[in-house]
Amino acid sequence: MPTPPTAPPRTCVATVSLSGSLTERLTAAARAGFDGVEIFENDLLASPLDAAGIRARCADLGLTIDLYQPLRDIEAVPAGLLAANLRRARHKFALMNRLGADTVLVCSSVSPHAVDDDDLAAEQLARLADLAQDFGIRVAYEALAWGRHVSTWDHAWRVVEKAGHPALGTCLDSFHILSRGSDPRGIEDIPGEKIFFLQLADAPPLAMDVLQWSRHHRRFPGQGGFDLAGLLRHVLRAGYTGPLSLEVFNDVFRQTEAGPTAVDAHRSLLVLQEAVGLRELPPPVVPTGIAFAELVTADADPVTGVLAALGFTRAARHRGKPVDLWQQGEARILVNTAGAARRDGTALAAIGLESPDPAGATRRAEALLAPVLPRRRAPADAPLEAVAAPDGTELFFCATGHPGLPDWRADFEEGERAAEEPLLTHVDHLALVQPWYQVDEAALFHRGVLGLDARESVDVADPYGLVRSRAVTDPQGRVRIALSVGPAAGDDTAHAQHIAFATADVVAAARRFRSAGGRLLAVPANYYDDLAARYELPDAELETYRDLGILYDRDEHGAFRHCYTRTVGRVFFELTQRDPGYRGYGAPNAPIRLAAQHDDRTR
Ligand SMILES: O=C(O)c1ccc(O)c(O)c1
Ligand SMILES: [Mg+2]
Repeated sequence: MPTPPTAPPRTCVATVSLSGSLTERLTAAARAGFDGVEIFENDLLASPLDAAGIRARCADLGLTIDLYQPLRDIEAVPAGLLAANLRRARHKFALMNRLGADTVLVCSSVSPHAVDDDDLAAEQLARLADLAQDFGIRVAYEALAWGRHVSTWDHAWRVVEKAGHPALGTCLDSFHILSRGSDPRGIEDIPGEKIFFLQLADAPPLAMDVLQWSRHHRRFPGQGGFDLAGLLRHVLRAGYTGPLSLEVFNDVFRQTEAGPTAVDAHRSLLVLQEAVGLRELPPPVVPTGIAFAELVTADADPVTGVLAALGFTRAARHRGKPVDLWQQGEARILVNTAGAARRDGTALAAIGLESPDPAGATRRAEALLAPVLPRRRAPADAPLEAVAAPDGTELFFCATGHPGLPDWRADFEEGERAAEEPLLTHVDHLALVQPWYQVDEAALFHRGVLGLDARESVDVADPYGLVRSRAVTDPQGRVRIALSVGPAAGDDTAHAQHIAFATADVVAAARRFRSAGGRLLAVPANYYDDLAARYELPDAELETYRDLGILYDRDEHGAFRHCYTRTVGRVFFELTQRDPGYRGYGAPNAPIRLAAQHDDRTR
C-alpha cells in the first residue's frame, strides 16, 4: 500500500444525492464532514436563495462549491445552435462567478441535432472553453454512458485532447465507465492535470437500460457491485489530485432524510480511501463472537418463560439495574426491564460483540462516523464501549473472560446454576430487521466499521411482500448477523428480529422445549411431502421433523436443520443444527417460515 499523502483528497457530494431543500442538503453535507459540494442546476433553480446567498451559506458551513452542473447538449451541433449554446453558457458562467464555483460539467450530448464528428465537437468545446476562461472557469467534459455519439471515457478524452485547450479537461464518472464494462486501465495515460473532476458512484448489477439504471439505482461506493477501488487506483496513478465526489442518483436517497444519507455517504468515501491507501483509519477489530444479545421488555415473563423452556437459567442479575442474564452454554441473553415500556413489546435492543480490543473497535467506529454511546454505567461497573448501528441497535464491544481487560460480567451477581448439560451451546446468528431504506447502509456499516464480510443478498418471498436479506459474518463464522428488510413497516411478521441458537442435536432440543411447555412454530405437511421428494431422508427422520416442525436445507458442504419458537413481542428464537461446512441460514425455507408465522399470528 502506498504511504498516505499528508493531506487526503477533498471529499464532495452532489446535492442531487441528498433530499430536502438546498439549504437542508448543504447542512447535511457539512455536518457529515464533506469538504465541498457539486451543485445540480435544478437544486439551485428551486432554491429561494440567490447565487450570492448560496455562496454565503456554503462559506458559513465550511463548504466549497467544487462543481456546477450540468451544461447539456453543447457540442457537435450546427452553427446556429452553437451560438445559442454559447449564449446560454455565458449566462451560466456569470452565475458561477456569483456562486464562487470555478468548474462546470458538460456532459456529452444526447441531442438528435448533434452530429458524429469529433473534430467539430473538439472545435466547439474549445470555443466554450475560450469563453469559460474569460470568466476564470474550467470546463470538464464527461461521457454519459448513453451519450448520442460520445459514450465512453476514452472517446471523451480523445475529444478533449484534440481540442487542446487549457480550460478544457475531462470529468470521469465511475458509473458511466463501469456500467458499460469499459476497460479503465488506459485512464492511467491521461495526464493527471487534464482530469478536472472525478465522480464516484457504485451500483448493483442490474440488467436494465443504462439511463434508468444510472438515474434511479446508483449507490454509494461499496454498496453495489463495481470495483471502485480498482478504478480509483487508475485515476490516482494518472496523477489526479482533485476531489473525490459522490454523484449518486438514487430513488431511496431522494425520499429519506438527508442527515443519515450524508453520513452513510461520507463513511463510504472514508472506507474507499482507506482501501486505496489514501487515508489511514484505526484498523478494523473484527469481532470474534457474540457475547450476548439484550432484549428490552416491559413484561419479562413471556420471554423468560420461553428461555426457561429452551433450557436457559437465570445465571446472574445486574447489581444496579433490572437486567437479568439468562445463560445456556455460551449463549447469553440479557433481559432488561428498565425504562419505559416499548410500544412494540419485547425487542432486541443491543448486541454484545466479543472483541480482542474493545477500545480499538470503538476508535474505528468513531472514525467511521458511528455515534459512540455514552457509557451507561454506575461507578463500580466495568467500562463498556458501545456504538449505535444505523438501525439504532446498540453494539457493545466486550472482552468476556479476557485476562487484563474489564469483564462486563463483573457487574452481575451470580444467580442460579444450570441443572443439566446445555443442549444449546452458543448463538448461531442474529437476524436484525432494518428499516426499508437502510439495508445498504447497514451492510456497509457492518463491513466497514466492524470488519465483517458481507455476503450476497437474497430475496425471500413473504406472503405479503418480499424480504431482502444479507448476511455479514467474520471469516470463521463466529459472528453471523443477517440483515433484512421486509415489506410494509406495519407488517409485524416480516419485522420481527430473531436470535438463533446452535445445538448439536436439534431434535433433542426441540423435544425438550416442547416437553417443558414451549410451543414450536407448526410447519405445513406439504413442506414435508416436498422434502421427501427433494431429499432421500429416512422415513423416521422425516416423521420426526414433521412432528416437531423442523426445517431442512443442504448445500454442497453439509446440512442445516432448524425450527422456531413462536414470536414474543418483536422477537422469536430459532434452534439450529449446522453441519460444520454449511454456510447458509436455510434461506430456501424462509418463505415457509414467514407464511407459518403469518398463520400463527392470525390464529
Ligand atoms: O443523468 C444525467 O443526466 C447525468 C447528468 C450529469 C452527470 O454527471 C451524470 O453522470 C449523469
Ligand atoms: Mg456524472
